[in-house]
Amino acid sequence: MASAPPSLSTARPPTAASPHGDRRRGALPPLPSCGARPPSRGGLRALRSVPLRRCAVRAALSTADRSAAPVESGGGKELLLEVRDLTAVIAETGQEILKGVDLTIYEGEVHAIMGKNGSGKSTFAKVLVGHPDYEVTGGSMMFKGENLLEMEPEDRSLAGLFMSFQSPIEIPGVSNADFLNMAYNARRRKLNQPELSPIEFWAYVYPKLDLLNMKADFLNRNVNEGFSGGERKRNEILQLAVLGAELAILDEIDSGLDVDALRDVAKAVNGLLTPKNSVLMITHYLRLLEFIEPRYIHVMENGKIVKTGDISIAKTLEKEGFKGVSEM
Ligand SMILES: Nc1ncnc2c1ncn2[C@@H]1O[C@H](COP(=O)(O)OP(=O)(O)OP(=O)(O)O)[C@@H](O)[C@H]1O
Repeated sequence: MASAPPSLSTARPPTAASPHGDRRRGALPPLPSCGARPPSRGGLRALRSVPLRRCAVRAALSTADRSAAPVESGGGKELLLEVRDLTAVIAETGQEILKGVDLTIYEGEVHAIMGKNGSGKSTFAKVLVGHPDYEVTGGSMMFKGENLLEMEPEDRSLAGLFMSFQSPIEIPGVSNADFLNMAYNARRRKLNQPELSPIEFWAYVYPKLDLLNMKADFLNRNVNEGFSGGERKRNEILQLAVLGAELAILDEIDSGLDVDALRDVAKAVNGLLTPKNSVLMITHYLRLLEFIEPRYIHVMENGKIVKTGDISIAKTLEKEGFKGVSEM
């Protein structure tokens, strides 16, 4: 059962973007300091980066040739994410990984990014949610009209950006229920909604377990501790179901899932889709895209999105490999 939320003056809750848990029962976990910033490269004063590895993070139209006509989108819908000419380096080495990414996502849209190993897909996702391993060196990224570059990772999460990681981390000593309850209440506070008591939270989360075919004892286990690969992936989607993000970035949620688990996870994600929220999936396989049908598929190559189209891109890729869709 989740513990009562302690005073916020002494501790901050974990969020989907910052899943740190306090090892003390009954107390909210203090987040590691995420404040220090390295000198920015390229003199971009507005850019923020969070250099501490411990501060683990949780949070289109794209063409290589910006003169090419973008795919029509929007149709009166709100713009959710707008990324323009985004460049980013590995903070430690300065190696450039993102080399001018453009992506536009409107509310209610499902997008997928495909691309060769090492092309920069996960880096892009992690940069969006503010991962400390990377430093943005140019371009812009706006989420619901707010400048993501000026927001700490936990603020991005509270604003409605969610990322499921390829390898979700364990949080020893923090139960799933406590973690989810605290993260959810943090989001409710952000939305000016009253917090849920542990009992109210239990009633809220219980039906979501069903959605994912998860047993209730998952809530009492420590976050991801001893979970199989597939269980971790389900648990990530449970977090998403609880937190209800406006933009969910799902990095290879299909990897390591057996066919039933994939169906459960896809069903849950589809069940969460509304005309107001969006999904950005990263995947190598058509199989996932047949379950969660994207409106747009983007191909990333060498740190930028080089092609955007519909599901036929994934079909070509499956049949012909990357030579069939490569622009280089
Ligand atoms: N923290 C890091 N330290 C060193 N190299 C990194 C780091 N993050 C990314 N890279 C390198 O950046 C490149 C892009 O990595 P990324 O994980 O974004 O690729 P990807 O397209 O997601 O690949 P995959 O399909 O294999 O998951 C790779 O060459 C990777 O080794």
